[in-house]
Amino acid sequence: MSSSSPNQSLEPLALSVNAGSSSLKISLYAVHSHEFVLGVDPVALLLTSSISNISAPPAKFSFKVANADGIVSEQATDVKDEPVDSIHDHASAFAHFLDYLKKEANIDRERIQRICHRVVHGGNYSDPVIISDESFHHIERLSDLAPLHNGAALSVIKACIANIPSAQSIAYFDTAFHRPMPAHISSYAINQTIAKKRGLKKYGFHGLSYAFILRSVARHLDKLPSELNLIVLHLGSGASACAIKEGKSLDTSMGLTPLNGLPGATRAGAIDPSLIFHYTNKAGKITHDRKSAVQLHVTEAEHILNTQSGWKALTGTTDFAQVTSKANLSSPDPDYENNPNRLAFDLLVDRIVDYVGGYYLKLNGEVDALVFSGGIGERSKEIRQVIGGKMACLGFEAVDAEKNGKMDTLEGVVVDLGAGRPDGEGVVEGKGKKLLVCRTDEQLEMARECALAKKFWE
Ligand SMILES: Nc1ncnc2c1ncn2[C@@H]1O[C@H](COP(=O)(O)OP(=O)(O)O)[C@@H](O)[C@H]1O
Ligand SMILES: CC(=O)OP(=O)(O)O
Ligand SMILES: [Mg+2]
Repeated sequence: MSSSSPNQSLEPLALSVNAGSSSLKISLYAVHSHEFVLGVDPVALLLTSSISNISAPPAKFSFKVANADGIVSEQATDVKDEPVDSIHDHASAFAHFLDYLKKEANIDRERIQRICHRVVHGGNYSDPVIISDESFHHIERLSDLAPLHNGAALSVIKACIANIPSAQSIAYFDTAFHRPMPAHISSYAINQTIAKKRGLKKYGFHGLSYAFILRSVARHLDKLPSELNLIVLHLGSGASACAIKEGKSLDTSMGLTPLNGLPGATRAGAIDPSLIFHYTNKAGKITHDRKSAVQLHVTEAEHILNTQSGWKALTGTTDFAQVTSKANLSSPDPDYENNPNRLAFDLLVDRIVDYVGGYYLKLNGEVDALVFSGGIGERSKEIRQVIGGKMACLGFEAVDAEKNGKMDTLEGVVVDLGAGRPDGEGVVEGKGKKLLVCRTDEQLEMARECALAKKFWE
C-alpha cells in the first residue's frame, strides 16, 4: 500500500468509470474547485484501477494509488495485472474494485459524491445528464446501437445506485463530441425520411477521448483548441480515427454504431454491407445475449461482426501486442498465407492509411499534428513507426526512432515523436507537421467536466 493518503482530503470525491468493450477503467479524484483556471486541473487523482481482458478471460486487475502530487508511478503500484477468475463481466469487475477500495485504500464509499459514467451511445443527447428513470431508459433504448458498451455501462450504473446510494450518477457521452459534424458528412446516402425517423446517421464514438486529446494537445502546443486542426487515431480494442477542424469534429470513422471504420480486437470494421448475407444465411436472426445486463436485440450479423471478427478472427488473440510480436515485421516477404499476424498488422495499417489520407484532404492539408492514442497507439512502437513513416510524404516530421522505442519511459501526457524534417542536406528540427502521442484519459476528461459544471454541485 502506498503512503499516499486519500483519506486526509476532506474535499468531495468524484469517481469516473469508463466501460470499454474489453475493459473497465476507474479513477477516483478529489475535487478542488468548480472554477475554470487555464492550465490548472480542478481535480486531483487519488487512485486508479483497471480491469482488462473482460471479454477474453481471465480478466486482469490493477489498482494503483497516486502520490500526493496526483501522480501514479510504477513505484506506486499496489496490485498489477493480477488475473482474477471471479471477474466475468463489467458488473463483477466493478464489485471487485469496490472491495479493493475499502480494503486497500481504506476509502469509505459514502465520501463519493458524484460518479461520472462513460456511456458510448447517447443518441441525440449533446450534454451530460444526471441518471434518472428517463435518462436510464434513453440509454437502455440505445443499447442495440452499441451492443458491446451501453449495456455494460448500465450494469455499472445499477451497481452504483445499489452500492453507493449517497452518490449522484451522471452519464457522459462519447457521441457528444461529434455533434458538430456537418450533415453531408454525418448522413448516409439512404432514404432521408426513414433515416430521420429512425435516427440512422453517423454518430461517432471515442468522443471523451478526443475531447481530452484536443485539450491536451492545445496545452502542449500552447494554442487554443479552436486554433487546431488534428488527425487523431484512437487505437484500442475499438479503434477509430477523427478529423478535427478548428477544435471541432469534422469526421470520424465509426458510424451509427461503433462497428464501422477501423477493425478492432473483435470487430470487423468497415466491410461491404452485402458481405454478411453471403457469410451466413441467418444474418437477420435475433440473438439473445444472456450475459448482457439489458435486453439486447442484436442480429446474428451484428453478433458476428462485433464479437467474432477483428484480430480475434484473423489470429486467435485479442491482444495486439501478441499480433505484433508474431508478425515478423522485418521480413520483406509478408507470407500472408502462413502468417495471419502479419496479415492483421498490415491490414490495420492499410485501413488507417485510408482514413488518414482522406482526412488530410478534408482538412485541405492544413494539419497541425497526427496524434496516436489508445492502448495500441500509446504502446505499439511498430504501428507508430510504420504510420509515422508513411506521413513523411505529406510534410510531417520523421519519426524519432529512439524516442519511439522508449516511449514507455518518457513522461508527459503528450509526447512529441518527431525528429524534424529532412531539408536539403540535413534534418531541420521544428519543421514539418507534428507527430504526437497522447496518453488519453477519458476518466479525467469526465471528472474535470463534472467539477466545472456548477449545476451538478448545487
Ligand atoms: N505493447 C502493446 N503493443 C500493442 N498493443 C498493445 C500493447 N499493449 C496493449 N495493447 C493493445 O491495447 C488494447 C487495449 O487498448 P485500450 O485503449 O486500453 O482498450 P479499450 O478499448 O478496452 O479501452 C489491447 O487490446 C491490446 O491489444
Ligand atoms: C467506442 C469504443 O469502441 O470504445 P472502446 O474502444 O473503449 O471499446
Ligand atoms: Mg477505450
